[in-house]
Amino acid sequence: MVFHDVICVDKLMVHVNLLYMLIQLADIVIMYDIYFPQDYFAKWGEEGVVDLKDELNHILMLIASRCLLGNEFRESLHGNEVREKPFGEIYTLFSGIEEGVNLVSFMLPYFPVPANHRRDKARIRLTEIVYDIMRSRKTCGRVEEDVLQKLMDSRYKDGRRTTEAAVAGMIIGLIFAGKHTSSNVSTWTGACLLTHTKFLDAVVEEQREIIRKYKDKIDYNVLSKMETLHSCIKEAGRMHPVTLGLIRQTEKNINVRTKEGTEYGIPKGDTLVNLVMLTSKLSHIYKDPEVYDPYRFHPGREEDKVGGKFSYAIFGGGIHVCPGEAYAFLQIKIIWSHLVRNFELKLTSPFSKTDWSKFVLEPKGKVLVNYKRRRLESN
Ligand code: HEM
Repeated sequence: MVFHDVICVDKLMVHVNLLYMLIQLADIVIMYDIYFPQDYFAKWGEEGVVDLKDELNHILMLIASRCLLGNEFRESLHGNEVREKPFGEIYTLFSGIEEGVNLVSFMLPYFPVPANHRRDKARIRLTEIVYDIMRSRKTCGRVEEDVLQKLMDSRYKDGRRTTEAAVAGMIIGLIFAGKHTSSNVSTWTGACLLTHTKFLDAVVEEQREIIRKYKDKIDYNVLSKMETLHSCIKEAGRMHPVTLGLIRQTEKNINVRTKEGTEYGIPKGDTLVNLVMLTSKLSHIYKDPEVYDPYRFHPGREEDKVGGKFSYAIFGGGIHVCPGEAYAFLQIKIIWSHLVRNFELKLTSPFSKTDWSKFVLEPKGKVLVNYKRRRLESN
């Protein structure tokens, strides 16, 4: 029971279905979760201090649980005592999986250390929970609108139905792939915005403009108008990629030419690594790469296109490119548009360093933010 089981179950199947499923997810996110930040942040007081990293992790778990796993999960996470016992068993189980997928366990997945043990136990228990939900849906003939249901109803190309084990593996893999990455990029977005007032002001101004045109309405169309916020998220991802590197094996001999014109060959079977945290800071692609500058993606500059289609590889590239990119932007935009409309925020802890010990890179330590309620008006 290792890493591979956790995230690599039936990739082919994931690819056949995921793209169209994640497109449908946009609707689900909007139907159920547009209103969700309101519920969640209603629990914050008039003013106070929170650990943004922790809060965003929680809210993204709730969104993932509703959109991917469905109502049954969401309800069990929500419970009656949301603040006191926020996420109960399922949240703890997913944390167990995340903590058990670190650099050591990547190299030594079977090594008998507590993190690996907790990860494997969590995976077994989560699988049982997913099985119970699938069986209860089948027994009662209940059909829900979520990714779990789509996977349950899917068939392979040759007509075979998906097995319970494959569905459970894929759903756990999806949450693993999507929740933690989105919560880290959301946290970095906040840390970057709150330390760069010029861009925070631009995001606030954009929200005012949107409120003027669309009032409180939020739908796919309104979210797609949030271009400044989109670029701020994209730039936070470039500055603080969640992945160390992308690994590929060459299927044939290839020749590569450097920008200086030197050519060299790479033999078939070699393993190549794109170190995203380096390639996203190349100065011949990104002007002043260490500077947080979301406008670098705007028309007229479009620096992410300068070095070809893999210049911006925060979501990977090629056949294994992240299928959740659009969904990730949707949920992060929903959260941050709600935050800037309803709160004045100030970062009170020093800007976090990256925690390099994690498999999915994240801000190290707490990200403390002081908040005060406000109601953003259009003028
Ligand atoms: C800001 C958030 C996210 C970031 C930065 C991110 C980043 C990545 C990266 C770097 C890869 C590897 C791509 C490659 O090897 O070329 C990947 C793969 C993947 N991501 Fe995401 N991701 C995010 C959100 C999501 C979400 C929300 C989902 C689904 C709900 C998701 C599902 C997946 C899956 C299934 C894969 C494996 C694709 C494959 O190997 O074929 N991701 N992601």
